[in-house]
Amino acid sequence: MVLGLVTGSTAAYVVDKLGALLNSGELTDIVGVRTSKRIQEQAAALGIPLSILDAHSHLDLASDGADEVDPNLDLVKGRDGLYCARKCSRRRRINSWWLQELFKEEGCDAKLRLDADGKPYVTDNLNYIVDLYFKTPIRDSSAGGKEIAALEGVVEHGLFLDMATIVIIAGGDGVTLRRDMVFVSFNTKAEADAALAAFQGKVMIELAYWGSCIVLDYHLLW
Ligand SMILES: O=C(CO)[C@H](O)[C@H](O)COP(=O)(O)O
Repeated sequence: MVLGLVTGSTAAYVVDKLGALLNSGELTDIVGVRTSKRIQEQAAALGIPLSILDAHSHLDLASDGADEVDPNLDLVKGRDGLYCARKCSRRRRINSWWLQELFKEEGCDAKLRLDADGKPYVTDNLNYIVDLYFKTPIRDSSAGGKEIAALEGVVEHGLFLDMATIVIIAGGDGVTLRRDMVFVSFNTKAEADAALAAFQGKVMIELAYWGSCIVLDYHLLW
């Protein structure tokens, strides 16, 4: 099985657990595709067999942390500054002053990310990062992502759209799984009720009726 090994304080727990399962023999036949130097060091120290993205056209599973998630499972990521290895391989020059001016017009502060010494932070792929502080939520993340990506000098952005299929949320009340919304059409209310009865007990369902279409937004229960 080919696993994407990603980076961040949350992802580090997954890598630790993976190493423990491999070392105890509960898991075998795993190869990890690393996305950063940091995760490579952690995985290597735990004895996890490693490979690189170019050697695998397909990953069987990749789990990752996120800074923010919206109801469509679109994510904002990149606080650790390592999104590039996961999304792109292009590199261009960036002009942060120009970006700042541009985003001011959009009602958004753009700040060049600095390291602990106050110097521009440089990613594993030798890029700079401009953090965008929006004063109001991004209304259309898909259009926003396209516009940002199209800007000359921008290599990649931290909006991970249509990529996550399941979100695991750990909180004070326990752990929940959240999947994509499921859009289901039924011809009659009886059909809808029968389908709902089949789901009950396995999932917690939130319902919305949109014309003849019922939207099931469900959380799987452990
Ligand atoms: O995108 C990322 C790295 O660039 C991280 O996955 C994201 O910032 C979440 O980090 P953490 O798990 O440390 O809260």
